[in-house]
Amino acid sequence: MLSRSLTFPSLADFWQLGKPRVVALIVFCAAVGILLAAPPPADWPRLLLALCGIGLVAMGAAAANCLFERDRDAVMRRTAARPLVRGRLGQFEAAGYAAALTVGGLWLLLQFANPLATGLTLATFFGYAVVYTRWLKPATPQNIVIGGAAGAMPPVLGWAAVSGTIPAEAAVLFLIIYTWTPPHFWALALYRRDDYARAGLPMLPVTHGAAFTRLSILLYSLMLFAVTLLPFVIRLSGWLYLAAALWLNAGFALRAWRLYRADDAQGDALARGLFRFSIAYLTWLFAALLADRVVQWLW
Ligand code: HEM
Ligand SMILES: CC(C)=CCC/C(C)=C/CC/C(C)=C/COP(=O)(O)OP(=O)(O)O
Repeated sequence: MLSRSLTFPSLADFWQLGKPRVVALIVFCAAVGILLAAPPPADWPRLLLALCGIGLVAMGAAAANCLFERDRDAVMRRTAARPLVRGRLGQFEAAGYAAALTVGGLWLLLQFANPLATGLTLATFFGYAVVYTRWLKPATPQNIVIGGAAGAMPPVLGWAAVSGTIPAEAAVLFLIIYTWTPPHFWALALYRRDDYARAGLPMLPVTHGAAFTRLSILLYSLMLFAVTLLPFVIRLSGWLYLAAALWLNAGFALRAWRLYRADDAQGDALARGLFRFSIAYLTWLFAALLADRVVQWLW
């Protein structure tokens, strides 16, 4: 009886299963997609419910990822405390939770958005939880380059929820997150490469070494610099966004350059710094897209 109550899942365990901090940024990027697509006045309650739908499916996808990866998570220090690994949640509870979130989120999208947004969100779920997690991740060091397409979808989903279309502007936002994802992940994979090697996962630093990964990060950061200028080039955004993008990109490129030039001893600390910065970078870049648009509205 005592051990049953000790292993009874808490709300915090379910919450953690859905990777709330990652999903928070995903939801923010989707919200920016919605706000750029929907000049006021708009049907805000409907759009808020559609955004909740995207967030629920994202949490469902994260929970499914934890379920599929529980054996790998058990041998990696970073993930060894996850609820499924510790036995605080059972497989059936996790599967039921992932399914409920996903079905609930898709229902919200169907009710309050449209079939395109619903279908794309389902495809994104499948892309992350199955194609990336089950097929690509254990198979190739390019897992993140291909699987990153799922993570880059949130602004497209937001845009589609508003307009039922995917215009070039939405594709540009996709391209930004798509180009950002490999350096975001490789920075973490660099200082956690022992974890990935132990789990038998072919991440770039494990298969091609730290120096090649540092070079890849630098090249992607330069591509990211170019891609993030596109919103200004296609007149989706104005000078405020451009100034913020230049500033943030200078920070990213400088960190990537320092990491590239570092030796293995300094490399891990710089990689950790770049990983943390990558999250702030994407947050502020999307905040700048929004701020720029609000200024245009008020003008
Ligand atoms: C398939 C693409 C992606 C991969 C492989 C990836 C990989 C990772 C990994 C391994 C972590 C560490 C997680 C942890 O410590 O529990 C992480 C953290 C994070 N990622 Fe990503 N990521 C991807 C896409 C994204 C996207 C699209 C976003 C947001 C738009 C994002 C935002 C974050 C945030 C905010 C964190 C920090 C979480 C925390 O502090 O607990 N990631 N990512
Ligand atoms: C419907 C929708 C918008 C879905 C979004 C898809 C999604 C949740 C993307 C987030 C990517 C993510 C958490 C990667 C973590 O990498 P990992 O799984 O390799 O990391 P781990 O080792 O920490 O599990």
